[in-house]
Amino acid sequence: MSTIFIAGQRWISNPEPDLGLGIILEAQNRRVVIAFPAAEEERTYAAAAAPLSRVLFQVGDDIDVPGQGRLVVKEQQENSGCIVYFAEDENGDIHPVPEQILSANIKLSNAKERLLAGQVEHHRRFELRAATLEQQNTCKAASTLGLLGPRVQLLPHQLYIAAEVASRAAPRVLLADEVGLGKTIEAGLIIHQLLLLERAKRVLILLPDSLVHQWLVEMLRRFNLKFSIFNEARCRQVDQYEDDPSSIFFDEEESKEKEENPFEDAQLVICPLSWISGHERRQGQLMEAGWDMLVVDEAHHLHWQEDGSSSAEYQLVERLSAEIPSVLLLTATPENAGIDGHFARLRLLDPARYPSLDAFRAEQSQYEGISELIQGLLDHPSESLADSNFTAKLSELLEPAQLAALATKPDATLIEKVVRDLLDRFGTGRMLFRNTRASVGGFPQRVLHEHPLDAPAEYQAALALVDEESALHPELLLGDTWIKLDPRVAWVERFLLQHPDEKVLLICSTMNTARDLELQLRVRRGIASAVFVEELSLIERDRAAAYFADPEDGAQVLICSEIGSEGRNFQFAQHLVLFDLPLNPDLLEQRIGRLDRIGQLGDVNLHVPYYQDSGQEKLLSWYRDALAIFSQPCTVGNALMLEFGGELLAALGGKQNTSAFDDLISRASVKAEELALSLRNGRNRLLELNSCNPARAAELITSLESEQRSDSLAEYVGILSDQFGLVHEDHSDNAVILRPGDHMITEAFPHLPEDGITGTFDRDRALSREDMAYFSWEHPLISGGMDLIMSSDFGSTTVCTIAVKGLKAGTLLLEAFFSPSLQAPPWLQLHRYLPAQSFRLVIDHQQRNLTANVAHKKLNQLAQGIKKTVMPALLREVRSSLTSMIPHVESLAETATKEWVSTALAQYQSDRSAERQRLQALMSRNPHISPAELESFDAETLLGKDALGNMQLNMSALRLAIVSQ
Ligand SMILES: Nc1ncnc2c1ncn2[C@@H]1O[C@H](COP(=O)(O)OP(=O)(O)OP(=O)(O)O)[C@@H](O)[C@H]1O
Repeated sequence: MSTIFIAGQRWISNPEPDLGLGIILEAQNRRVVIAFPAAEEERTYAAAAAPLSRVLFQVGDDIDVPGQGRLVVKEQQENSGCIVYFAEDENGDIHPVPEQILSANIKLSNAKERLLAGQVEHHRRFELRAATLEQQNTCKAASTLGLLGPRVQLLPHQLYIAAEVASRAAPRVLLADEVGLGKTIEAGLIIHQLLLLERAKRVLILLPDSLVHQWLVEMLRRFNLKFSIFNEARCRQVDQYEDDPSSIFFDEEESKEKEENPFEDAQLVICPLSWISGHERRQGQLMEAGWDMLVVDEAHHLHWQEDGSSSAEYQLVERLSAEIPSVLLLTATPENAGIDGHFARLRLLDPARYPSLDAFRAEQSQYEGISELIQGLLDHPSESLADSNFTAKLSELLEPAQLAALATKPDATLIEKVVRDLLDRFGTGRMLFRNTRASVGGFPQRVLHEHPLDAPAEYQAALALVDEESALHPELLLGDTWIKLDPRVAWVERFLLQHPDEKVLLICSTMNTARDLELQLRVRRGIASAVFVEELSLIERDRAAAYFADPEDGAQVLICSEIGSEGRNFQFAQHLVLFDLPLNPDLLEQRIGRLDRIGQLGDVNLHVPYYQDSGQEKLLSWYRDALAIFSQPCTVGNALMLEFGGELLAALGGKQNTSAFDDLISRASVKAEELALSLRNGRNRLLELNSCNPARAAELITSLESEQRSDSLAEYVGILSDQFGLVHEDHSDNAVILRPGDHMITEAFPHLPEDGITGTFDRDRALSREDMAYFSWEHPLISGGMDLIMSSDFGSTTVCTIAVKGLKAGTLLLEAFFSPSLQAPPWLQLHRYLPAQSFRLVIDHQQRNLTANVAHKKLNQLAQGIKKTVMPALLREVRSSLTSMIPHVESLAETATKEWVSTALAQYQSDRSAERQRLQALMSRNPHISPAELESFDAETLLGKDALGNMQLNMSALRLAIVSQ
């Protein structure tokens, strides 16, 4: 026989089973033409490589015949290569059914049906499916879902926060790590986890203009998350509404028809806050679009006063956060505008918990006492618990049973639990996270370089007419020629010319100063420079920042107005020129934070050119000697300004003699130390304990390192590419190039660009090679490929032969893979309670369970393909054995299901009841937890219990191995 295909036979497409049951139209000249009536499609293949499987029904199978419904096959006869079935209807009448008239709508939905119908695929596909099943179950069961994929260094403080926050049903938190410790990365990790857990689908990020593109790039580059920037131009593309009634073209009816909500056009949206907060109609649309999560960076710009007045930005965020379940606010300087502002932001997150500023102030004063108790428990528990004073204080806070347990056996686990309870209930709360350089460690040195200069006579002359603050800015006093007169300019020129290979960031307070300076350096001195100021468009600003970042042909100096002080990443530079000093210490901290941030590899050199014997020199001394901000981050600056600000201003204006000023500095410095000590012992200590649990963080890192499994992933990607027809080339050690191939079995492959992608399996390499993707099990190309397989029948059945010495020829081995099916939302993370693998069974035709004796890998090694031409006859021969083997594996799986369910339920219930006790304890003492939270916790427990109780093991893949001679 030249071909196995005969016109009239019914076959099904392996890669496109959804086309339904096909009928061979023509089979000659080594070509086969097949029609798929259900899909109204036709395909032509080379007969030898046609991806088709013969569909043969057996006695007892149901068949579907148009006009006659479902019939049961009683007998079949072959006639010139085609089959005629004799099938019984529900009245017991037998009808002859030539296969040509069978319904084209066929769905062989599970592995069992497909194997019995003879729809089998190459054994390599089966192996890929089995590997996919295994990996998916491992990933789903991992407690670190969503943390593996991001291209980030595994930093303990970030991972701890991300895992802790994302474990909450609807997290509402303030991420307030010190400048440059990675709040954007923490937010990205949280967003990524919530998206993977399907706790969030629609995410809205509100940002200052200058950070819009940086976030866009960070989200894509590090998290593979494609956000869209929404501004007026983007909205107008969707919404054609004309909102100017005075226009002669205005037609209200027509305009309304054209109105569409542009924010419904994307799931992941970034919006410049300045634009949206000033646009009422767009705000309405934004509110209506519905979001699962809101993120606001540099949240200290949201202004609020105790009298109820607030900025437009605050009002918008207040409205949004009342509607959106999950909210992340980010700021490095939460007390930028004093404690009121800090309170105002916490109030956005939970108005019930933070009802009044007075109560909030009172609560702050308790922190030191709570911290002392916690310290006592952690540092010397036995001694502390033997002290009656200590236990008396503790008894005011703990349940009697908890205190009794502590007195009896104060072991490490119990102490940890009590400390956590105290932190939750009486500490800074579950809403505020703040890591500091001191707690994280490993940061560079700040090195101050003072550059005293002689003030020009013109400055001295102008001084008499201005206030203290203006006196700090000679550039505003020296007139149009300031650039020539101001000795700081000449100093900057000299410094840049003497250090031609150093990148230098210069920050000054106003846009005009920045522009004048840049012009002077670039045009008059030929220094490669760029300017970063508010009048530039977002794209121009990013262009300037990119020009500065370019290590080869980039600018030597970037000159920024104050908008360059926030959020941007300039840690590749090691010199910061503070052309002037701001009066707000948090602003100065933000400026220094551009260089002093994660990724800074050298010292942070801080240059201050100043006029001798001027207010500038005094301000420098204030920051250097009272706040010590040039050697370490200062967290008490605002408190000092509140107490000494008036005196300082007077001193800057020269209204104090030298010794009075020295006295001010020494009093302020003593106060700074006192405040810092009190914060260290009180609030900061509590925050530190709440913001990172090093043991938990270390566990997370260990899990992530072991879940990376780069070698298995590389192997998996190789097989995936082969089976889907992607071109797969080695790039270098641990890196590959993937491209669409000419013989792909699907039209496109998820997340595979047309011109291909280069990726590495090595996290460190991915961190240093921006041009490569980081391939992890969570990379969308890989997870997309896995979904492609598991959402179809790809590779679900195969038949192969194996030659094994110990087994008799003709022995049949049936290998079955089952995957757990849980009807529950993924955010419940119930897979954590199931074994991290799929359920596998191997039996022989005598129904013996050989699972432990026959390894899956061994079968893979031994498997030999079977020619298509012999497959139908072979399957006919083994069919009766198969029909008894399959129910047997199904019954074994049913028994296993019961065991899985009972183990999972026991663990789930014990975890949930421990968590419930914690919540109840929290509720009984303070309003951190509302009763509604406990109710929703109980509802969630019930949901989880039901879902686990109804868990099923679904047969997902079957391999029949026939032992050959
Ligand atoms: N885990 C990490 N892996 C790699 N790079 C990181 C990591 N964490 C932070 N970075 C880098 O460190 C820099 C600072 O991080 P990020 O911008 O998130 O800090 P931030 O706290 O938001 O800063 P700011 O207070 O200035 O807004 C960025 O360049 C960021 O890409």
